[in-house]
Amino acid sequence: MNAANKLELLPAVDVRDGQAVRLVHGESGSETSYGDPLQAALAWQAAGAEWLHLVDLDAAFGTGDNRAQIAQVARSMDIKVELSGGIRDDDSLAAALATGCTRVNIGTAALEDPEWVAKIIAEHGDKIAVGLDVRGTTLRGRGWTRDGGDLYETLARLDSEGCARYVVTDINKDGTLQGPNLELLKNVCAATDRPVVASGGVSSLDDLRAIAALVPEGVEGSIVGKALYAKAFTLEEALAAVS
Ligand SMILES: O=C(O)c1ccccc1N[C@@H]1O[C@H](COP(=O)(O)O)[C@@H](O)[C@H]1O
Repeated sequence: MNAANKLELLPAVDVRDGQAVRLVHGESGSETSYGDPLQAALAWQAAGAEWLHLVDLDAAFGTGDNRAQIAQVARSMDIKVELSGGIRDDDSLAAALATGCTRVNIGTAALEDPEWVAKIIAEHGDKIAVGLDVRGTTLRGRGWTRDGGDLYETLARLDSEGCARYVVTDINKDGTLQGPNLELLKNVCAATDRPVVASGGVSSLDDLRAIAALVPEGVEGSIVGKALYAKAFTLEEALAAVS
């Protein structure tokens, strides 16, 4: 549980082909564009965000990368940054950490290269989070296009290796504004004593309040994407709702 016993909010800036976008179910081609990523990030910071969840979607999909632009955004922030997408080897990890981000979020590599992930967890401690991106209880990697094993088996393995934190995304909910998968969050919290960051489906302030009610069970934060861009509520309202 975090010190303030308060749900942290992480507004998301996902970058594809140089633009801030939102996807539906993480499907390539489902993008809605929201303009310049730096302007989006600065807007969330100005609205009071303490965290930014910053994703290089091209790197996650294997369609190139936005590394220089992502680094510029991360370096321009005064707030904490969680950096994600395409961090799969020493080179991409070094580039990510060199941006000064607070932590990185590892997806595919945790499924395909467990030895490397165990090594970086041992080296970097809580600067490493693992993204558990699931359909049902099956993990998905490589831009969420490939199955990557069982959620709870992988969680047990990562726990034993000392993973500090998990970012749990329900792909079926992501970008849909259909509400978070509270059952999944409760089940993951029951399976691990590490903090969990929720991702996927937030549509309303009541959704955020429902996630905040899981803080005592181990939910530490929530990523908010589509709902903010679609103006379902403002970030100021969201922060007030969970304070
Ligand atoms: O955030 C998305 O919408 C998304 C969609 C499709 C693939 C990935 C997506 N997001 C982030 O990318 C990392 C995984 O990247 P990698 O597998 O390590 O290269 C995942 O944790 C999400 O944060």
